[in-house]
Amino acid sequence: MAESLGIVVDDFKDWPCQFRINKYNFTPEAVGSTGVQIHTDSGFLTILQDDEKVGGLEVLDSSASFVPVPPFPGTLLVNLGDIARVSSIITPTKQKIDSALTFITHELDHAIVMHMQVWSNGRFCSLIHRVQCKEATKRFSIATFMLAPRNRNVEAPEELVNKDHPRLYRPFIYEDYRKLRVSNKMHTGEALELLRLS
Ligand SMILES: O=C(O)CCC(=O)C(=O)O
Ligand SMILES: [Fe+2]
Repeated sequence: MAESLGIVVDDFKDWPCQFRINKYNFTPEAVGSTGVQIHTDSGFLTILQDDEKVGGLEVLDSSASFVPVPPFPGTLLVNLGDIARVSSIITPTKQKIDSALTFITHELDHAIVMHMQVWSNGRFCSLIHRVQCKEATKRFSIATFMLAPRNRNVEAPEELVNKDHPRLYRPFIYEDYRKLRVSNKMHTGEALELLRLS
């Protein structure tokens, strides 16, 4: 993604990843309710190995409707979180986005890239999603979250800031951003507005 935006210096070596296995014990009473509340992932990028048999993941499309992502064995899902929005503050051309997505799909065999919001407003954007309980059974998903730089500010690289594309967000420490999301109960990226430069 960085290469497709013309960035060659950032090696992402100090960007930690977090690995998590989600286990849902869906009871008969839970059917129809929400298993994971509506949220965006707070980090940069998530690679998800979703349950191959039990559905439930839903993503918000550009018309604000939730669209189910049915089980798709042998497939990894990749979605962008809030940090992707901050780091790539330029308005990339469709071609640039295309090449970023092609890059990801080439790197990951059998990857689906969930990117409705990228297309909808012309810049990288985090994806709003949730997990609904569809049936009384166990459901597993395995997620790797690429978060944000450790011990330094999250900020758009200089290459992406210029007269036509002024810096949109004040530099911040990722952990502070996480706390801001939690303390304000802002789970879908709204907390970024609190960090927006006027
Ligand atoms: O279990 C899933 O399908 C998605 C889980 C998720 O959105 C998350 O862990 O952030
Ligand atoms: Fe998520």
